[in-house]
Amino acid sequence: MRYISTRGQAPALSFEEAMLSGLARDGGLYVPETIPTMSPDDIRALHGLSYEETAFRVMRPFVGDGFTDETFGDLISKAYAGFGHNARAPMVQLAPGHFLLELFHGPTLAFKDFAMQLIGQLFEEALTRRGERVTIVGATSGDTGSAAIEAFKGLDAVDVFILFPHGRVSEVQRRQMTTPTEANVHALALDGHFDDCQAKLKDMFNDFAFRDEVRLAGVNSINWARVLAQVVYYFSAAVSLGAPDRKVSFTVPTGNFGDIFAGYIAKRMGLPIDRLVVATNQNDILHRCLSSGDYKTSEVFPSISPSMDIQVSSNFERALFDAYGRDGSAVAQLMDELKSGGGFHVSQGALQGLREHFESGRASEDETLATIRKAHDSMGELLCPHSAIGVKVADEHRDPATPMVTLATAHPAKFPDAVEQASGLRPPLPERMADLFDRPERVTRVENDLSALETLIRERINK
Ligand SMILES: Cc1ncc(COP(=O)(O)O)c(C=O)c1O
Ligand SMILES: N[C@@H](CCOP(=O)(O)O)C(=O)O
Repeated sequence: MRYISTRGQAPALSFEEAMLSGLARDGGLYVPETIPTMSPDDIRALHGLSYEETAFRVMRPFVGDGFTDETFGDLISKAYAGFGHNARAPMVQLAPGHFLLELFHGPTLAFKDFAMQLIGQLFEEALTRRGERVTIVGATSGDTGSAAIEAFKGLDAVDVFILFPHGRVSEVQRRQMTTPTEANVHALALDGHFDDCQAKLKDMFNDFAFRDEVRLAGVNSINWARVLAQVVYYFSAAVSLGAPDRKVSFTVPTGNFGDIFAGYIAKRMGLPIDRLVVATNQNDILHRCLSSGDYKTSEVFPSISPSMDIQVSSNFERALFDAYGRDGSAVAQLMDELKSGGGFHVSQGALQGLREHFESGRASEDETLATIRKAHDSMGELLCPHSAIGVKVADEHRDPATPMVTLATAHPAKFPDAVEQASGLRPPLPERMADLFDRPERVTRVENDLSALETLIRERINK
């Protein structure tokens, strides 16, 4: 299995090389050259398997021979051993035909743990075997950063630097990033918003001298391995609802488009997915684009669902690549227009291609709060604000003939203020992190300046 860049100019890489590189050297994102498929019988055979066994069968064809079957299976087992629920991704029924897929039972209480716990294991195995070390830099609106720090803290072959927008993450998210004591993790609070953090990260990847000097690696969903690990729970959920003999739809709270793109890959692999619904908050560039064809960035408005306060949605590039017939030069041109003019227009043919797979909707702040309140009062379910956006949009897109699964992307206790405002209840943190607010914090304030950031990273890794 080879991986090619969405901009068509970077060399094709193996799974392991693509995982360790993050962003392609032409600025694009790696995608598989071909998508392996699973037949209805292959999917039927997933019935009754554990999450780990399902993960092995779904991901194995993408991984190539860098990892043996035995090693890959062991790493999957280790990755999910620390989850707080035996099913790993359990489902609860919200209403007839509407299910909530709980993706928040991992160590940092958000769906990011599904991929991050696994790639922590994959990185460690690959780097030890190669005798290499890397510098991971990540950009976060709160959850990727905490999951990355949890997965990579204390590893010998890795330094991890996480850029988060100062004052724009929840207190639980911030403390999850700033309280670990391991010397190889560095929480950096940047003056700006998430898109600024992500732009600086991409600038570092495009500064080849710096990239090669520090051996830069990325664990945002620009890294294909992140997307791959997230494909698995679409299979586990759909199979438990009757796939391949029954179609299933999914609604996904969306920001950087990584999670829903994983659903699209599951569909391309043969999982009978009817609708994939993008649910956004008031930062609704994706909903506007799927409605009108215009991808136009605007101001990022802070919301009660801060993890989705995103305007430049990285993985949308992967969807555009397919919608433009895998024409890397067309994608490169759109991305140039985005950089120079703040937006682009999707051609009619490509928009039609996108709409064949994706529908969309948005929830305002008031609608999000009302949904949290309603889910609590009528169903006894406490939702985080991101998941509430999914539930609200799913309700508008449901078709009674097809089960709808809404992805619950974070635990309500990560966003207690919004949940309390809506429901009157302040959700407690799980016992294992009950002392989070007593631990000392360690964080560095940084300017939104590439050269200052690169200097800081160089100094820290050379200490
Ligand atoms: C809790 C939560 N929900 C939803 C999202 C959006 O996911 P994606 O960026 O993959 O679209 C994020 C951030 O990525 C998140 O942290
Ligand atoms: N919501 C994310 C933003 C980064 O997304 P990623 O999936 O590309 O890592 C976060 O919580 O950091």
